Amino acid sequence: MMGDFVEISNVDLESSRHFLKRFVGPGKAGTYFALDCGSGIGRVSKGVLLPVFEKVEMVDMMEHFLLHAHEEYLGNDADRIETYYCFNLQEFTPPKSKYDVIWMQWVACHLTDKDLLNFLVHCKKSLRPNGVIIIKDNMARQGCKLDPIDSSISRHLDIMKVIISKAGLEILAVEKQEGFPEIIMPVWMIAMK
Ligand SMILES: C[S@@+](CC[C@H](N)C(=O)[O-])C[C@H]1O[C@@H](n2cnc3c(N)ncnc32)[C@H](O)[C@@H]1O
Repeated sequence: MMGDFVEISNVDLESSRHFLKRFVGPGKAGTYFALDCGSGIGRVSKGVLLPVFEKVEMVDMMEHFLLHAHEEYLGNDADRIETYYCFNLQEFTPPKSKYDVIWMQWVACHLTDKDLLNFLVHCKKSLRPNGVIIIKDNMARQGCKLDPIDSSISRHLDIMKVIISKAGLEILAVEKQEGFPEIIMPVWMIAMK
């Protein structure tokens, strides 16, 4: 089971690094500062963001995940985490004009439509010039699907696109995660500005 997760995680991180490359670099988003939303222990920070950005900040509602990231998981890379924010995204307003990239992975599914929309509005204001927001999440094959175990909600890609557009954001690219087992709900990456 754990082996399966490690394998899925590696495939996931590799695709994320590849997707991110399309939006950073000369004439695109800078490589100074990224925000990892719903960061958990920092799997995405470590595998995707810290190799690219000089500084990263993490926000998660679970203090023990952030402590574990700082004290153990990130190792020496923890020196480049400027701030660990222990907040619910519903109550977190990211600082204005600060980030080149804001990454939200497997956390949009924990927010209601209204909270997600509000958070995206704040994120837009929090971007530096040419900055992008990337959402990577499970997307239902049809409509919306509630997971009774963790109360997460998976939305069809079209529903996600409506929320993004209502938040005043423009979609730059959409890409399906390849290489996951068929049994898993489809995962999509959406870049927006
Ligand atoms: C499935 S994990 C994903 C972790 C990480 N993004 C990754 O891809 O490895 C979901 C994370 O989102 C956090 N989370 C869930 N709801 C949240 C909320 N409303 N505000 C902030 N963090 C939240 C959880 O504590 C957990 O760390």
